[in-house]
Amino acid sequence: MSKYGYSIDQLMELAGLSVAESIAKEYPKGKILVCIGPGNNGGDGLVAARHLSHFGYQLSLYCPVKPKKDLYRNLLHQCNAHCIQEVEDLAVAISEADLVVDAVFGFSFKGLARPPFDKVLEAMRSTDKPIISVDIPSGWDVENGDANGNGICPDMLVSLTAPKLCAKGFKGRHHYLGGRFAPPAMVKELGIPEYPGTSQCVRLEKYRCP
Ligand SMILES: NC(=O)C1=CN([C@@H]2O[C@H](COP(=O)(O)OP(=O)(O)OC[C@H]3O[C@@H](n4cnc5c(N)ncnc54)[C@H](OP(=O)(O)O)[C@@H]3O)[C@@H](O)[C@H]2O)[C@@H](O)CC1
Ligand SMILES: [K+]
Repeated sequence: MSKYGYSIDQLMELAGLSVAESIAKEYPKGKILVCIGPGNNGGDGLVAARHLSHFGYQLSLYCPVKPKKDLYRNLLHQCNAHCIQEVEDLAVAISEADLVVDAVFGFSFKGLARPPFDKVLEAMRSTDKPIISVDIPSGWDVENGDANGNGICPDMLVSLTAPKLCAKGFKGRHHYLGGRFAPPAMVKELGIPEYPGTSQCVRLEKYRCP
């Protein structure tokens, strides 16, 4: 997207907002735990947490690794200012949550999850709480999907900009598209569906991939 002059902060804000709006369309108000990874997928999760708190959900964050980048630090600072609690015990936090947001890894994930994220994926795999994955179910390869069988199986997937090839393997109940920032040339090239009215997200009834 940088060729269109967008900054990562701009894209992340819209991406995270679209994740929050997608969740609000499908799940009633309750407790949401957001698991945050070390890259921009984690940044999307921090933005989504802040918007979800504005929407009236009760948020908590699990951030096992905290990058030193200004973007990440500022987003975490904003979540703290919104009284979003950080939790240390993942198992307890999952047991107390109604929903778990997977903002651990996105399209740059490769291979098998290294510690400490191996345990995070394991915990998300073994819960029966609904999981909402941001852009890519964590542990999946962007093109080959859950090739290793170590990825998670979300109830909702919010693809950003356009669904990635791996979305073909998504078996959950709700598939949304968010990140409403593609200019017309890109919309045409990728066959991005129309968003309704002022919405930041659109429900996909069947798989669409450029
Ligand atoms: N249009 C766009 O571009 C937009 C993109 N957006 C979002 O950005 C996401 C992509 O973000 P991203 O590129 O920062 O990568 P992401 O997947 O979050 O993780 C990278 C981190 O994971 C690590 N890591 C990798 N493999 C690992 C392993 N096996 N085990 C452990 N760690 C591993 C890797 O560490 P490294 O291997 O480099 O040391 C690095 O720290 C994208 O999916 C979408 O959500 C939106 O914000 C806005 C618009
Ligand atoms: K994810």
